[in-house]
Amino acid sequence: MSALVVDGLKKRYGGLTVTDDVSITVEEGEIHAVIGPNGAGKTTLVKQICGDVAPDEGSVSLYGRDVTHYSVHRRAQMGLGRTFQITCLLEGFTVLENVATALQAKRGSSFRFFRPVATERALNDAAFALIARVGLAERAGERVANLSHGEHRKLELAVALATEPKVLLLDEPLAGTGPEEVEPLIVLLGEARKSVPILLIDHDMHAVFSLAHRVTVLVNGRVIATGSPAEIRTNPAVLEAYLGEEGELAHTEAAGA
Ligand SMILES: Nc1ncnc2c1ncn2[C@@H]1O[C@H](COP(=O)(O)OP(=O)(O)OP(=O)(O)O)[C@@H](O)[C@H]1O
Repeated sequence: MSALVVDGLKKRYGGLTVTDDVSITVEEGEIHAVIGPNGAGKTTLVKQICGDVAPDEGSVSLYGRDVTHYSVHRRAQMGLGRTFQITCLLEGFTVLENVATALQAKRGSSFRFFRPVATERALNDAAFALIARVGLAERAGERVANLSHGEHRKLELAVALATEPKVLLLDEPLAGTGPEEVEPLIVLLGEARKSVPILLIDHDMHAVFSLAHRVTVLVNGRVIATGSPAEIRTNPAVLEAYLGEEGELAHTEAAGA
């Protein structure tokens, strides 16, 4: 059974059809990337998958369950995790506190049988394990406001993983990161997909083509191609759509997966 099925999503704003019959699946163990030129409809697609925006037509299913009419909150409870294009971390709190808060929100009820001190220790241990997993162990006590862009992205991933998602939606997880921060994040995302399937939207073609098992290309709200990175890299319609905008498309590396 597919982890996520997006079937025929259509969204119009006035006379503009922003997503037009968009269908995508995400399977267990894979990273499926969605790319497209500016204004292609990627953000609107993400919003429909998360429940921020109601589609005019089509459906969204999580592990076989139709969630099209479920709220954002209910989808999250069912295992749709996400990171945001605009960061939503608690800036005044430490790295550890941010992850512990996310864990508590998810597991609150399962910790109620512990005594308070034990609860805190169990939470902090679990939070620290996640922080170590994303490579921020040495920054656990640092306030979020003092983190670099790359560290922010790692922490966002840890917070998303703390919700124990069954599918992870990553909307521009590399946005704003410096060149030296990109490679560790690519490694991290490659590791993360072993425990949770990922739908990845990003403008970084090197990251997309080195991480994704499949790539879907959106142009003017329509899917013009879905395939392996190698197929997409040589697809004439894709190359034409990107001509002059993303010259590096033809020079991206083969998927390392
Ligand atoms: N709420 C809205 N009302 C009207 N038009 C909208 C609305 N949201 C998006 N659009 C339009 O839909 C089109 C697609 O926008 P969207 O942000 O989904 O594209 P995108 O692929 O995410 O672009 P980018 O890569 O630049 O972030 C754009 O022309 C945008 O102006």
